[in-house]
Amino acid sequence: MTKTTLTNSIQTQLNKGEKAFIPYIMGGDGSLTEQILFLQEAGATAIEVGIPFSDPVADGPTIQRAGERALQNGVTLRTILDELREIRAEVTIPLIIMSYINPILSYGIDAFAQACTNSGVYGLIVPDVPLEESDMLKSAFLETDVALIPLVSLTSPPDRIDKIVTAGEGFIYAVTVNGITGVRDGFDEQLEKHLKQLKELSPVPVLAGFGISTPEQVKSIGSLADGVIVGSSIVEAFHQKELEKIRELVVAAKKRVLN
Ligand SMILES: O=P(O)(O)OC[C@@H](O)[C@@H](O)c1c[nH]c2ccccc12
Repeated sequence: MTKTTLTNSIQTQLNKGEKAFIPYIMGGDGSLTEQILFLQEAGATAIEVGIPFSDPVADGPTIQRAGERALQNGVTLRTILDELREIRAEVTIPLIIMSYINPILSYGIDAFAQACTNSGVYGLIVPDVPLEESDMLKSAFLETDVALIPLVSLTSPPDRIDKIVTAGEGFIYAVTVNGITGVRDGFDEQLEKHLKQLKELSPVPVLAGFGISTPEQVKSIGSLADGVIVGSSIVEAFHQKELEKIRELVVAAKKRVLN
């Protein structure tokens, strides 16, 4: 299998002179179907769907609370995959699943790989499985078009970055901060250099995520990468029903970069 569907969608966006924009939503915090169709219509390149989990170590308070609400609604990996399968015919952009490894192990890795394929999932992010331990996932997804998207942190040493980037599928998720998800005021001054280096090394697009919440940040961080991922502020805007805010973020990514 080629695992190029997700990369191609991002590339198509870049070829238009626009940046890729991937919003993150928490599956089951509000209507998953409505949120996906809204984001697709607003112009998202792809959508990252989070699976609620009781011990979300990489997540800040906004996404933690969203996860608690989803768990209270009785949402699981299974109900999310079922819902995605039901709306598959209406969804024209790639979906990405972001899950900690536990829910995947209880589902069964091979069954999960099959369900992803049936549900229009073209990418997977598992933040608590490092490269060294990813063989199990790799073999289960070998025969699928689901890209295993690696996270690269600001503090990864160069030889590790090399390995991660070389094995990267879909896109490289460049984590812009040291710490957990959530909105931030500013970014490390090393970020520009870091993203530039990643772009030089990577055969697939490099998208930046963590701490990006305003249209200005979408533009400024977006200009250093191939696109951005925005989570907490999207999750909160859906929760508060501030849909216009979400549209503004997508528009900011799609403004042509002149020069
Ligand atoms: O919320 P932020 O700071 O905008 O960051 C994106 C993030 O929410 C999303 O990609 C994500 C949510 N949970 C994660 C866990 C690990 C890696 C990434 C994620």
